[in-house]
Amino acid sequence: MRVLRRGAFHCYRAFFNNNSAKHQIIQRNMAVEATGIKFLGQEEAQNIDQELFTEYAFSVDQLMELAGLSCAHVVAKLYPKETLTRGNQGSMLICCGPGNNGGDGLVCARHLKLFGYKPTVFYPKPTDKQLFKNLTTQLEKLDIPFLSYLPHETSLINDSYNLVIDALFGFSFKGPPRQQFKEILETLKKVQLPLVSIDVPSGWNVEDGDPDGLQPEVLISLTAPKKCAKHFKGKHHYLGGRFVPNALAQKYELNLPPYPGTDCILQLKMDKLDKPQEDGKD
Ligand SMILES: NC(=O)C1=CN([C@@H]2O[C@H](COP(=O)(O)OP(=O)(O)OC[C@H]3O[C@@H](n4cnc5c(N)ncnc54)[C@H](O)[C@@H]3O)[C@@H](O)[C@H]2O)[C@H](O)CC1
Ligand SMILES: [K+]
Repeated sequence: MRVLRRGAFHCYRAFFNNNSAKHQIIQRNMAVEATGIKFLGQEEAQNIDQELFTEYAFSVDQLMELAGLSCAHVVAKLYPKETLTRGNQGSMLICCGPGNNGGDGLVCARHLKLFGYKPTVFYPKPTDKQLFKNLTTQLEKLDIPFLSYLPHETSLINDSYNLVIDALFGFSFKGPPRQQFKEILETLKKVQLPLVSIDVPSGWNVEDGDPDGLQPEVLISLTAPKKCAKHFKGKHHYLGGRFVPNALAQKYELNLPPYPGTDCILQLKMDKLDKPQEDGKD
């Protein structure tokens, strides 16, 4: 009996912890105001990441899997495959960089393939670590094609795919982009397809953004938005990566809204957000 009572108390407390100050019930398909949510600086994002791996004993594989899966969910929700009629129905290009942001892209490609889409991967600087070799093998076994180069002729990209997923760089990017990626980013800027950026629009300063850089239609912020997300002008901003323990969220005062039900993604409304000053400082 005593055990039961203690259990009930823990459930009660967990409910209030998980629902933060607002105690709001978030329903599926409901966008949530981003006001009050913490926008992370570069160092803070890296510290949280490290703490997840050390203090909270997660492995990179685990978090990458959840991050990539949430990105696949956003894409599937916004772009049903029946509507992607260009080229091969459901075709899309996923550009993956050399770090963990690229790993999220590889995981996302696998899930999208399993969801029935036709992803093609461009992975120009494969990472020499077992995890990334495994992710690459998994994609090859699913017959996902890899591009050996990104055509400069952007009409080839426009005609072959329905959208582009940008998993080149995330919160560890420090500009300016080095030559190989400078060219890739220049090409992507000219592509006339919807662009979905994972965590950070690649090439952007993680805190100040880049008005001349990529302008994604969709941004999927993982864990919590980075400061540059205040400069995002696209149509849809989602939060993904539902793996942050409550105690960590509280320590960093992330003030994240609860995810609806069992969903691993949450749409954020940016309308009422305090936009940064003209000089980019906030
Ligand atoms: N806690 C989470 O939210 C998790 C997020 N994940 C994803 O991981 C990335 C961050 O990964 P990280 O490996 O630290 O860095 P990046 O992928 O951003 O890039 C590092 C990579 O890029 C190279 N690089 C840096 N600057 C430049 C430059 N100017 N030009 C060219 N190349 C550059 C650098 O040398 C490295 O090779 C985060 O954003 C999320 O997407 C995890 O998957 C799960 C946990
Ligand atoms: K990115």
